[in-house]
Amino acid sequence: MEPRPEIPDQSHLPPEQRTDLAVRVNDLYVNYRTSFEKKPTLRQALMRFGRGQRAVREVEALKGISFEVRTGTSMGIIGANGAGKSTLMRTMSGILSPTKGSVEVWGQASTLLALGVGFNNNLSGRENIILGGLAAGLSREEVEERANEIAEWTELGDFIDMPMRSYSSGMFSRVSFSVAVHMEPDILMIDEALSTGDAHFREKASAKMAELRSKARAMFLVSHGLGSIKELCDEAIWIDKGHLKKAGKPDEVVEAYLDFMQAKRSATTLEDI
Ligand SMILES: Nc1ncnc2c1ncn2[C@@H]1O[C@H](COP(=O)(O)OP(=O)(O)OP(=O)(O)O)[C@@H](O)[C@H]1O
Repeated sequence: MEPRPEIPDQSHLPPEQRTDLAVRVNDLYVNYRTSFEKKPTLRQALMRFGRGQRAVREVEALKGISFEVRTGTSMGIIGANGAGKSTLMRTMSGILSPTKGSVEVWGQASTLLALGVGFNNNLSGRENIILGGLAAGLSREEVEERANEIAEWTELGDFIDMPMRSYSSGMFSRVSFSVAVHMEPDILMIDEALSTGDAHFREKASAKMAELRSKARAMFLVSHGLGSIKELCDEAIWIDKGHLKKAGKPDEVVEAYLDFMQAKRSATTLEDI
């Protein structure tokens, strides 16, 4: 990993006087409200009532998360499926609002997180690149300027002008990832699910992430591949069922997470006996 210029430690200063912060998350709670049926009928409502279920279920995805990210940091986010990692990224990028608590972000954050958010399957890869660029806040001129480069980076050849419904999931990720990494946001947020593809593409994606990491004010990487967290990040947080379980150096956080998962697996096996 390339050394970064030293930034003086300002953690002793009150937050409003600090100039070294890229992101500050304070006592963050995010709830989702989900209804069971899209259009509930009287029959469904009565059946639900009979089962003692409520029409709307509230999911507490994040429960009191607090951390600070200093300028120049690459922060890895780890945790099991459903732990709250994507919810945290979506809230930091402004797609979701906090139910309680606050998120402050200094600079523009990239918002293309999940695979092909906002892509239209009936349009070609190239058309979706233009839409993606506009959705990420680029001007028409900027999008036109970059569209060819973004399209070429995908290495999809003639497929780039075919409707995206004809793409494999790997081809789909190539377009999403290419759009996301060419937006040059101050705060870069990458869901590593985006870089799933063949070995060649994974390698290319990881080189691009390393390059962007050195330019962005801060980078967040959500990953189930703990190796890339250790390789690309200089700090990490572990989220478990919406709680911040541990924050620190990637090695320590990954080790604690693995120990926890191992212990959980053994406990399950013993219970099973
Ligand atoms: N749109 C939604 N509506 C309702 N509940 C949701 C929604 N999105 C996520 N959740 C719930 O919020 C919790 C956190 O989900 P989130 O997607 O943030 O987890 P994650 O750590 O990113 O998981 P994964 O590793 O599987 O991607 C889960 O319980 C999930 O079921």
